[in-house]
Amino acid sequence: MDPFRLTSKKVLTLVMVIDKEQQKILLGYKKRGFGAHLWNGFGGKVEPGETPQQGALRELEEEAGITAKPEGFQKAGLLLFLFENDPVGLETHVYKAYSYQGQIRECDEMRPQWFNFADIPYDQMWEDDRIWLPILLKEQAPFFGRMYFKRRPLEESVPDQLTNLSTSTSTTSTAATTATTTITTASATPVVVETNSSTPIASLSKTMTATSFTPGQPKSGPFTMFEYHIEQNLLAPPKEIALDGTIASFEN
Ligand SMILES: Nc1ncnc2c1[nH]c(=O)n2[C@H]1C[C@H](O)[C@@H](COP(=O)(O)OP(=O)(O)OP(=O)(O)O)O1
Repeated sequence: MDPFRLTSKKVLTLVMVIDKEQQKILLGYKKRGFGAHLWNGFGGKVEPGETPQQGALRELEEEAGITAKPEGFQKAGLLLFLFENDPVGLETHVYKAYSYQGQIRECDEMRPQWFNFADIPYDQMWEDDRIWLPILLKEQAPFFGRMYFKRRPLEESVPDQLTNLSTSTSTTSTAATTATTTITTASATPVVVETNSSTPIASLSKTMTATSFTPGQPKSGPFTMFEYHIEQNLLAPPKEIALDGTIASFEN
């Protein structure tokens, strides 16, 4: 049976606060709970009766003390996190906030800090962030991603170097004229995904398989990402993910 088969999903949000002028991003150090000890954007579970956007704005206020201004608040993409032998996927709505009001402050869950784009601590973030965050920072059109996580063995031996990494890339674009992809996973260097297309819809699909891990890899709790799929340059942000892992609908 498919260990990544979903029967339900939880809806979550993630807000990346960006200072375009200074080329900085506000991240929060998560002090407790899921993803503890990693830097991440601000977000959490969408509550009953809330839209994802309302949930995102609420979580940003709770976790960073600030209110995103509507004119600078945009949906950047949609991500599905799948975990081996767990039938519940995490449908995560990702937003960009380019302006805000209020005073940034720490809370019991998150410690906010600004980072230069060049100094983003990818090695202390969820592993998937290095796939999609560069796309978001380049202000490219909306993206969609599926990230597959396996439970990390408790007593895993950690080799000095990445020894067994295989990568395969396939371009599934219907209309892309050119597409270039660089995948760098053996160091803390962010994965760079570039699609150079003259047409509005391009979909770049990649599969990565890692069978050993380096000390430099992120400390994303007991999980490690072993495969992902990303589509970018979408015409509109995806709104909902079907249980088969595909985009069910787009925002208007
Ligand atoms: N893999 C990955 N990459 C990037 N970001 C995330 C993940 N997995 C995730 O869950 N996340 C993000 C999505 C959310 O913003 C948070 C998790 O939210 P969580 O802390 O569980 O939700 P809250 O509602 O704040 O939790 P409680 O306060 O109820 O414990 O991480």
